Amino acid sequence: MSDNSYIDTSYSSASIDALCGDALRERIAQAVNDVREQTPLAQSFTNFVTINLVANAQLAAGGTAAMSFLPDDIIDTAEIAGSNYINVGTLLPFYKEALPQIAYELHKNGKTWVLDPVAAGIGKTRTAILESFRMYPPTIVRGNASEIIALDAMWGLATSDSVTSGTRPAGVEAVDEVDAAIEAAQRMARHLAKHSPSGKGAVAVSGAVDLVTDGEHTFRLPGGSAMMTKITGAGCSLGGVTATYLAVSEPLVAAISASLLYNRASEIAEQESNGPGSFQVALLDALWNVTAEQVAASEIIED
Ligand SMILES: Nc1ncnc2c1ncn2[C@@H]1O[C@H](COP(=O)(O)OP(=O)(O)O)[C@@H](O)[C@H]1O
Ligand SMILES: Cc1ncsc1CCOP(=O)(O)O
Ligand SMILES: [Mg+2]
Repeated sequence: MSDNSYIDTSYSSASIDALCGDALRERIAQAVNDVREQTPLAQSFTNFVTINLVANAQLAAGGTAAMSFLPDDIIDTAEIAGSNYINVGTLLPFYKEALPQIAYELHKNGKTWVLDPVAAGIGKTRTAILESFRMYPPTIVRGNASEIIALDAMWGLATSDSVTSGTRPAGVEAVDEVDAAIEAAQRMARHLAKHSPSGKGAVAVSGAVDLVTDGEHTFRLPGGSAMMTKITGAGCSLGGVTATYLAVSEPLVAAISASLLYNRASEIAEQESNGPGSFQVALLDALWNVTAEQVAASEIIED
């Protein structure tokens, strides 16, 4: 870790264009501290496998959680939530109508939300739901490389000579490297920004070295722990915590801050655990204990 003397907790209103080096690190530290001080609510419509880890991770990061699957309940809760999270990991038949309606209402009401396009490319129902988000898109998409490549193709964002091809539909695990998804992620971030009420969006691609982009700036975030692939819900809970950060900061800063928090916390968890069970418990403890200075001092490589 480098020295932390750059940390200035006063709010910086600098735009991302003016952000580099220490200015970005200040915003990251600010986001980590703001979540802990403001305990923002990020509401989730998420899968049944990992719902408990998502809520616990949001609490451990300093936010609060509320899970719901009913459109009118979600639209009402969005009025008191700082941001929202939709994860399409496990689908039920009614989701095909409910999720497009929720995305439309969030868009109409100017609400921010994070999408985790789990298993994008698998199944007609999931494809129909994800395609419906093209016109009313999230503020941030967070997924593994294969999911970002599949969603980019589904939304038809590439020109004919710039198509990114994935290896095959990937289930919930990635079968592509993060680097294979760079152009898809950049295109997608520009699409999100174009449709976002604030004109800002971001895409986070997770893997051994995470990548975050707003379509103009692209950052690689190394580190973390390979043990993250040995528990279910590392990606889903990162999506939930990204929504928690989105409640207090702009999309690019939120996506970078959440990914860095996860990388630092998972490194600590690996040291303190003895296998997947204790790793998951240690990860929650580390999300709680890692300092804003540790997160902000992380290695950040701008492309
Ligand atoms: N090989 C790895 N080394 C370090 N961290 C990893 C590795 N694979 C995944 N991660 C981390 O695990 C978390 C979830 O990412 P990932 O496994 O790509 O998502 P998903 O579970 O959605 O496929 C992220 O914080 C990511 O940085
Ligand atoms: C195993 C599984 N099946 C449907 S959703 C899901 C959880 C995926 O979690 P993550 O993408 O965070 O590993
Ligand atoms: Mg996932």
